[in-house]
Amino acid sequence: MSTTGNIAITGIPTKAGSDGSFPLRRELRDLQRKYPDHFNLLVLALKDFQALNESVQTSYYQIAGIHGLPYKPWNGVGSSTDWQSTSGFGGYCTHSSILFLTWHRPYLALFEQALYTSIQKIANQFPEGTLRTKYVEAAKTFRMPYFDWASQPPSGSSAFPSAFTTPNLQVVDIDGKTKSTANPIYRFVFHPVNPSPGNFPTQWSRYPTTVRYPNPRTGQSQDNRVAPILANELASLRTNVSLLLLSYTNFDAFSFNRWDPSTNPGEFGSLEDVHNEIHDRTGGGGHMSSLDVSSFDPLFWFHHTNVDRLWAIWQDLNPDNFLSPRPAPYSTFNSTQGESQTKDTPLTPFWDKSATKFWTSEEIKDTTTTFGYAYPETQEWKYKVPSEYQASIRQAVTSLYGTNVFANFAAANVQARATEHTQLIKSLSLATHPPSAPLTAEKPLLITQEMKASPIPESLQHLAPNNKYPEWVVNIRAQKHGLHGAFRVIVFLGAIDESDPDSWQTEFNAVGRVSVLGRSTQGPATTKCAKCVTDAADELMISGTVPLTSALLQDIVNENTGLQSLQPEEVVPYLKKELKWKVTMFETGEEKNCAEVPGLKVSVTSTEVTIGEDGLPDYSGQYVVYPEITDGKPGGLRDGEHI
Ligand SMILES: N[C@@H](Cc1ccc(O)cc1)C(=O)O
Ligand SMILES: [Cu+2]
Repeated sequence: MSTTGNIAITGIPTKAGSDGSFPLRRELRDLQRKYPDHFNLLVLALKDFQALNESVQTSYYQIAGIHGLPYKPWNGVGSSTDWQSTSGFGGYCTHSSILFLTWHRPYLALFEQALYTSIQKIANQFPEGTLRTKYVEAAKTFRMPYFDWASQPPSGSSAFPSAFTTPNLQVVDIDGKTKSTANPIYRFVFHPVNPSPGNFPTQWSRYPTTVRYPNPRTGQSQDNRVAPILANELASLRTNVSLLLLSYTNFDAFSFNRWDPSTNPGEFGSLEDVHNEIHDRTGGGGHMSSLDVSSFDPLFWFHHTNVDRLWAIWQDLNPDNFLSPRPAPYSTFNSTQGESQTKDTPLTPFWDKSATKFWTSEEIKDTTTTFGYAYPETQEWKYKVPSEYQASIRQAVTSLYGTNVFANFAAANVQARATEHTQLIKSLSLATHPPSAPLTAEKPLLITQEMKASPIPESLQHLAPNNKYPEWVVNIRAQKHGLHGAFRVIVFLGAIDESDPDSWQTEFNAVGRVSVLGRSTQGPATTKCAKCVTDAADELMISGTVPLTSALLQDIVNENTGLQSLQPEEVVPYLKKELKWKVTMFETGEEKNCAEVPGLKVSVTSTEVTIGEDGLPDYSGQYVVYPEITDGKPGGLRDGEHI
């Protein structure tokens, strides 16, 4: 890749195979287990990429630096003085904007193409002969893997893949010898941390490497804290992802977390909201928790590739729905606050293939193959007609994130689902198209017993008479920068240790959270991010959701609670008694009084879901709001109020 002049964002230039196929971005665990050569290349190449001089435009450091800090123009786009003024146009961030998803697609393509330069270099450094041939061949189909944080981890394994937490990995090095090497997926080692003075404030320059859950005294990364925290709210997160993919049909609602008074009760969630909580739960006050520096943690790239994948899946289910023009919530290098932001707004600083103009949302909406990749679920070329393709996506989504809340619950608890999700997808797609499975020649796997049986496990059928049940969801709204920093609203069902905020993230009774990536807009720590400053002035409101049904099921199965059904007659009084929420700050873990959180509103809704013969849920029902559940609690929606 040329590193002078306008850098064209091409992804990995790829011609479709004779059957129309493109190489797949695969799940990280899947890659590690089933594609060891690709994984080996990933480790060696990411190391090489991370080691590039930090002053090189296409170095890991510089590309990571586009997202937030150091708020400097990249590739000459924007003036070098803009970022320095709090009322100026600092950084390129697009969070809480309709451009959130689309902006990150060319961003990831840039990362992937830069990484790919190292992949090719490394592959060609192996000794000539079988080894080189093997790795050069593997390099052709190498694409950036994703971390699917919402799928059920294979039984017995951790919710946070070991590739993220192992300091050293065994690799076949370019001399053909197997050795242990520092794992570049685990963390990025700055070299140095402040290449030009003032790139990072001391809050971040104190860390020589990226960290997760840093010990507040020593700054030491505590990666072992991530897995239990990811596992604890997984059931609710899985429902959230299913709901987003299968029930949201409007791009604006699906994509970003900005709330406005017309937001309907069934659309408080968004992919951005779910994405935020992963930043929160994996960061623990370290790099991932802060949009300013999150992209320096290698995890960011695997996380965002998954976000891109979930969008690709949704977009192919809703090909005719895309972003509607909205007034820009802030000024950028190219647009002024209040001006219409549309699908044609330039996604700076990402030059398109001509390197003379910027990519726009419209140009990258329908296709990931423009950038040379597809996902396991989006192999459109395998299907003759769109309806067949969409049916396969729905099947894949439900088998990954819960055929329905009951089956999901049973699978998670009894570990009945022994077959891993990627195998399921493969079996489903191969089953539809046996002769033309082009990319891998593996044998189709049988669909598990569980999937063939009735969609609802027998022991739970009484909870969904006629295959209908109410899905319960907590809606949360708050002022994004209202606490001058990032905070989370954690929702609990049942008793907790009220006196110990540190324990809340691992309380069994924690159901889920909405993470709010607010920033400081007052005092010495004032953010330089211009968008954040304008958002604060506008009292930008964001929203998010915490699905409750999986936790209610837990409580039904746990007979001590007295709850016996999902119907409102029982659930409403139960929630009135047992539902609570708490607000804590990311950085300090300190609790905030809910009554004092600007704009906080919590409400409970339900919608009737029907599970069809095919096992797929129909979420087309209306949402009912129950103000009586939250009335009287700090921040709760009151009777007679609407938000
Ligand atoms: N934390 C639980 C979810 C839950 C929360 C509250 C409950 O009352 C019950 C279950 C889990 O791991 O799945
Ligand atoms: Cu982001």
